[in-house]
Amino acid sequence: MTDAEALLATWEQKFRPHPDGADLPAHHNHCLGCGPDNPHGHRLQARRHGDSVVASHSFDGRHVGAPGIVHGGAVATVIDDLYGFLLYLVGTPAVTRRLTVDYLAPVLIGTTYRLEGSVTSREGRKLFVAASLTASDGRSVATSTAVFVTVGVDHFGRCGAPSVDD
Ligand SMILES: CCCCCCCC/C=C\CCCCCCCC(=O)SCCNC(=O)CCNC(=O)[C@H](O)C(C)(C)COP(=O)(O)OP(=O)(O)OC[C@H]1O[C@@H](n2cnc3c(N)ncnc32)[C@H](O)[C@@H]1OP(=O)(O)O
Repeated sequence: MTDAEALLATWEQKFRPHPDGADLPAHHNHCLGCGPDNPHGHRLQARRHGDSVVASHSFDGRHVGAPGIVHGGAVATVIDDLYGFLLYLVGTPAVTRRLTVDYLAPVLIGTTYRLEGSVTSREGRKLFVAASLTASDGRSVATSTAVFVTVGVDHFGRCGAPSVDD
């Protein structure tokens, strides 16, 4: 089996139906959002919650922007990756075409937030998704919408998928 075939086999497993409440597998070991082996990564852990995905997450000192406050790009990264877990529920690979984030309040380093994402509609290849980041007191600190476009697995082969774990 080639490296590409081995990688494809792991993804095929991940796009199988996951029971409600199940922890969802990382996209791959070095994924910036969720890979357990990426030293710069966020190690996001998401689970299925009905037709949504949810995660409990805190940012650390690697993700600081203004002192004590999480860099907005780091927040966007984690939200984008959360959407990547929704794709397991949808059952098809897709990539981010547009991502918007409304930063409603500072996201603080070392504070745990709840993330929730869901698909709001689907039109042909386009998946319209939305997410929120909520503090423990229920305040919404960020909201997001995005458009993902479904792609075939050949998209990742063309982009060098076999070397993602290098
Ligand atoms: C051997 C290996 C096998 C691997 C298997 C892998 C499975 C793993 C799957 C998942 C892992 C998840 C990991 C999650 C991580 C987080 C997510 C990311 O970081 S993704 C990376 C960042 N994003 C990109 O790199 C995209 C770069 N862009 C592109 O590649 C192209 O632009 C692409 C594929 C998105 C679309 O290109 P076109 O040429 O195929 O399609 P066009 O015609 O441009 O658009 C398609 C439709 O979307 C609409 N559209 C385009 N932009 C829109 C917008 N802003 N709003 C609304 N609609 C829009 C268009 O009007 C069109 O609609 P109409 O088909 O005509 O109805």
